[in-house]
Amino acid sequence: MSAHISAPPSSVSLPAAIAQLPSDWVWQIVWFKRDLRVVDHAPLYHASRAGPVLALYVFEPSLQTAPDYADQHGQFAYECLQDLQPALHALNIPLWVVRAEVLPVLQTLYTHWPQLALHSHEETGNGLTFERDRAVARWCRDVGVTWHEYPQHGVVRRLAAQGGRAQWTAHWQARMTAASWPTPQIQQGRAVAKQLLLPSRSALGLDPKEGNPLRQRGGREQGWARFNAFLADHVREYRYGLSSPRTAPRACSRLSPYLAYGALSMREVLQAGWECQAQLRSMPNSPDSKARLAGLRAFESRLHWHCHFMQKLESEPAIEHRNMHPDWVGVREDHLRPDWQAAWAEGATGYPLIDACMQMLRQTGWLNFRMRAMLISFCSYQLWQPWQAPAWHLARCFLDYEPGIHYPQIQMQSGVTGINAVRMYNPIKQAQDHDPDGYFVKRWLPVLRRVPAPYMFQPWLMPSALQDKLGVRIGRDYPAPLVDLTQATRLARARYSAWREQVQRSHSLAVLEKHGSRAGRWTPQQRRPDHPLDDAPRRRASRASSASLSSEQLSFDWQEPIP
Ligand SMILES: Cc1cc2nc3c(=O)[nH]c(=O)nc-3n(C[C@H](O)[C@H](O)[C@H](O)COP(=O)(O)OP(=O)(O)OC[C@H]3O[C@@H](n4cnc5c(N)ncnc54)[C@H](O)[C@@H]3O)c2cc1C
Repeated sequence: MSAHISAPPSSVSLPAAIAQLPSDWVWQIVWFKRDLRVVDHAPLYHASRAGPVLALYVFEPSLQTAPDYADQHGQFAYECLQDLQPALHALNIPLWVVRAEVLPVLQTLYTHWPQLALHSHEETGNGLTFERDRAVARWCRDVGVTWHEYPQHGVVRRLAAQGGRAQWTAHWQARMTAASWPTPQIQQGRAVAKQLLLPSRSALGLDPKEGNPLRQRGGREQGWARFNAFLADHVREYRYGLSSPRTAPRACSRLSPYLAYGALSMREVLQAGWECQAQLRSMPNSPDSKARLAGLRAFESRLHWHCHFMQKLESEPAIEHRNMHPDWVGVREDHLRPDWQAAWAEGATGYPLIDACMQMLRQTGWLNFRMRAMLISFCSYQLWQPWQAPAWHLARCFLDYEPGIHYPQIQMQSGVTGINAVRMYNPIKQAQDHDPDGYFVKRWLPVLRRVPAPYMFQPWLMPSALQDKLGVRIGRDYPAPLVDLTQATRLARARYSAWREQVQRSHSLAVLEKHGSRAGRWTPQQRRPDHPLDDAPRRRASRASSASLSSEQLSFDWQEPIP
């Protein structure tokens, strides 16, 4: 911990301004989490109708020390709170921001106001917030506090009891088309706390010097400014600009951190998008209005994906750590290469597009979807690494880290869901397609600025004399490739096919075990693809891969399922 960041307090005491509030009133505590706004906020609306409101936001040390947390997450939340506090104050609602664990904070409030009620949004967070919420629920039951939880966006809690996945889209549509929750009336006639000041960044466990100018700033105002610019202008570039890391920073909405921290509600974003679509439809049909409409429709489908993916983690929290499909447990675990993982995380793989993307991500906290997918795909396939530690690295790098999107996406791009097509990206081809003149690579890897175009995406091919002439020696000034792409891709494909064949056969084995004849039985150990007694799967996979893998195909991404 930096010398400027204070240690968490061992006990929680109520600020004097709160302690002075009447203790015989039935206080409604609105616990803000990833919903940092006053607009379209169900807990705030309902709480304000039930009694005097105290707003609460807790920086939790247990979350701040978790492997998926980075300082930029706390900084962004802090900036959102800087917007939220005056918005609440305008409604006469005091906001208490404190650094502590949630249970002691609630206990302190309860000791002061035993009649209190608690309101919050449901949260689809990581395992720690899940466990914390369970502990809060237990505590509420034990002491007799009512905790009102309200849905946020389209994630449906206890979906199985509400029609399951088949009914999910109907739930989503009903929620998104419903009217937003009204902003509460000013709390007239109720005692108002003196304006509670936001504690300093360091008192909340944040780096006081963090001033990264390249990451997006938090706050509702910033979120709306970005959204308005998108609707008025950038959306026309959306469909054709979202794949390239060069054009995507401008063409994409860049709303993800504002949605992740709830500075904007999903419903208000969707409804504003629909309104904009209606306006465009009523205008004369022009190429511009057509491009904007197409962009808005594509954007709308992404907002649907947001909740669709989050529902996966909500319904199965274990997928934060464990492969979605049990068949794929163990597929890469025996191949751990911490040195490769470190090189990948540092942006030192020797593949310029991978390294440039990692640099951009580390410096800005954002990267477009295709490049995120390529980063994890390269780590999972060409480096054949398990996804868990790389997922934490990316979580720390993503300003918009949203566990409910992150883990299902990581698993999908790593090929361990058992239900999605396998996508293996070729970073050289991606660079040729999406950064043909190398502008992006040079922007983020200045060391390669003098490398001529033919070598830009494969600088290790530069003749030695040219390397000397340019002063860019591969292995000294820029890393040599960690793996040979062609071989690594071929190996990944063979390993993937062999594993799949093996698990399919072990399914047959399980059936055989249960129902089949006992004559001539093989043990499951013999079925391991690396078992010396059984290299048939490997032979078949290698035959299949050499038959179907021409060098021409290797220059393409595999977007199709492995045959
Ligand atoms: C490995 C991997 C990890 C990811 N982790 C996250 C994450 O932690 N947080 C996060 O918000 N997004 C994540 N995404 C999805 C996506 O890359 C980002 O949402 C998007 O790049 C954010 O930029 P934007 O707001 O400009 O998106 P836009 O393209 O403008 O889309 C608008 C919104 O739709 C949602 N969205 C867009 N694409 C997707 C998608 N593929 N899946 C689900 N929702 C989507 C986001 O909320 C986004 O803000 C991940 C993707 C991959 C491949």
